[in-house]
Amino acid sequence: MSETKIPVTVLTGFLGAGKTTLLNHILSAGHGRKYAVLVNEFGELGVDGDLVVDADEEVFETNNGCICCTVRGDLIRILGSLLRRRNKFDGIIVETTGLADPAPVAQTFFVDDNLREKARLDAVVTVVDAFNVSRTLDESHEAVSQIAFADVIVLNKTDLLDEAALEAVEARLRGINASVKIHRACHGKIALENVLDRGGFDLARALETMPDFLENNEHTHEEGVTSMSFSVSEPLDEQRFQAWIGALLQERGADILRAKGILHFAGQKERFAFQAVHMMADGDYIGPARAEEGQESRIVFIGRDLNRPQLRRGFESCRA
Ligand SMILES: Nc1nc2c(ncn2[C@@H]2O[C@H](COP(=O)(O)OP(=O)(O)OP(=O)(O)O)[C@@H](O)[C@H]2O)c(=O)[nH]1
Repeated sequence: MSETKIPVTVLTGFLGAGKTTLLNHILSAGHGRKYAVLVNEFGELGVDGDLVVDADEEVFETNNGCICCTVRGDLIRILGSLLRRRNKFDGIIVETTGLADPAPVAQTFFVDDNLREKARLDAVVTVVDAFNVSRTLDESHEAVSQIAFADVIVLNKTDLLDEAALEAVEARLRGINASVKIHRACHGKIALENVLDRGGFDLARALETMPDFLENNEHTHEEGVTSMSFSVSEPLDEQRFQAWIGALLQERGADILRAKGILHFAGQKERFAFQAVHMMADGDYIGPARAEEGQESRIVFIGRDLNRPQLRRGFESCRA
């Protein structure tokens, strides 16, 4: 019976760990299989949908909150409609926001009758930012839960640490989840058989980690982490933007867990995808805008003690 069920991979991992990078690696690989993708983000303005490569996969974006809190709504509804067209693809990948606790997401596949009948949770794959994970685990219980519930860990950003530091990180991860498979990766590059078609989420282990896993349980979120999004409809001055964001991350990077934006710079035909995780920023041109977008630039910040008027003024002052 289980062969006829659609495998679902839940891709989780803290803010900026490299989930979308891994997702793009999966979607760009020549495996000849077709995946439907559900991207959930924590923020008012969607950005992640633009960051996912333009494969012929179907990408659904939900951005009205955290997936672990809206599972009963959006996740069930979108997966339900996907499953009605199940002959169109070979699998489903759900990318959760970095702040999601994967337990209630995984739970959904066991407690919702329709999903239980037609889909099977193949694996919870947790992407870990090797560089930031120690601080993240100290500060966030969602991050601990993401490790505890993983069937597979992709230890990403290994380019930023030496061997001894990587071994220390692996030891800490095994302290939380002794049986998990850990695969090291750089920019999400990993053999796909390590993350897809794993053959089954380990329900027994989940119940060990969390005995009330199959019961409806309330969960709380890390205090004080909020998301703020801003948009401007005129093009930005690239140098002004770089100067502003550079100074901002320098000063507030400890509290800015994540920033990302789709930006239009004056004089550039292509949009710029800006990314930052704490103080470390990068970006890339990602191709021309869609007609309906015009010249709009959007930016999202996720962090603690964010000052909305100050961020808005700063972003608006980057207009060309
Ligand atoms: N140095 C380094 N940077 C990486 C690596 N993988 C991803 N990045 C960068 O890390 C940033 C975040 O990557 P994403 O894939 O967007 O992370 P994410 O987990 O999807 O982020 P959220 O969905 O916002 O939580 C981007 O700037 C990437 O270019 C890596 O292996 N090494």
